[in-house]
Amino acid sequence: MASSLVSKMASRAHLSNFSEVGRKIVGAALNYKSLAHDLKVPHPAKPIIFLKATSSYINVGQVIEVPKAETVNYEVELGVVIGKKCKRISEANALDYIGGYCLALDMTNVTQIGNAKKMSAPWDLGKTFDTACPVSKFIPKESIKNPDDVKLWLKLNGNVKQEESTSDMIFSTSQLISYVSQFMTLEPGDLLLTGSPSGVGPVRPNDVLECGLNDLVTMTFSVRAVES
Ligand SMILES: O=C([O-])CC(=O)C(=O)O
Ligand SMILES: [Mg+2]
Repeated sequence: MASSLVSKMASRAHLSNFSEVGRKIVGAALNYKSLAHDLKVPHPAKPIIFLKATSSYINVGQVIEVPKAETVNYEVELGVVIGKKCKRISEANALDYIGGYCLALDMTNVTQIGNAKKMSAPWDLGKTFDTACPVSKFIPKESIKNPDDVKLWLKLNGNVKQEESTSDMIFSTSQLISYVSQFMTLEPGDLLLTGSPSGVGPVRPNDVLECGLNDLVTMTFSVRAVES
């Protein structure tokens, strides 16, 4: 217990090399033209936003947990780390509030999301279970000139499943930051998950996920089953 608490604190500190531990994780859903095309759904008129708890962070060396009787999908995403407190900022100013980036996996329990949709209930159990937010090391802001032109890829057991540029996003990074800031104050260390491109799919116990962002970072996570 004590050691898992220590490792959780250590992993949260890892992302926050740059600042204090992030207060929240904000996700955008269905934000890629390629994914909307695959799912045969229209582009959303406004960003679709959800929250993940910071207890879902894991770092390289930790393992993604999948309940035995449920299905969990991988989603590779660009993570934007907020650098300065902001509220109701314009799209024109939004990039000024970025402190840096990370590569992230928005692990999603689609069994729980399916149940929630049937009951018109919130998505929380599908998005914010422990281990649902694997992240890379912090990437300094200067390393990425344009967050809307970043190449993401993901391999499942060595096979490429996702490969796309963030230029395929429906709402740009600045549109997402500005939109979210109309509703909630964004604070240093908060993480914005910008959505996942085409090719999302399920993981199974003992699978290995490897993903990368430009030539800046790669990360690998394995998967294990836990009791449902
Ligand atoms: O999991 C979902 O349903 C949608 C999502 O996060 C994404 O498109 O990135
Ligand atoms: Mg996602």
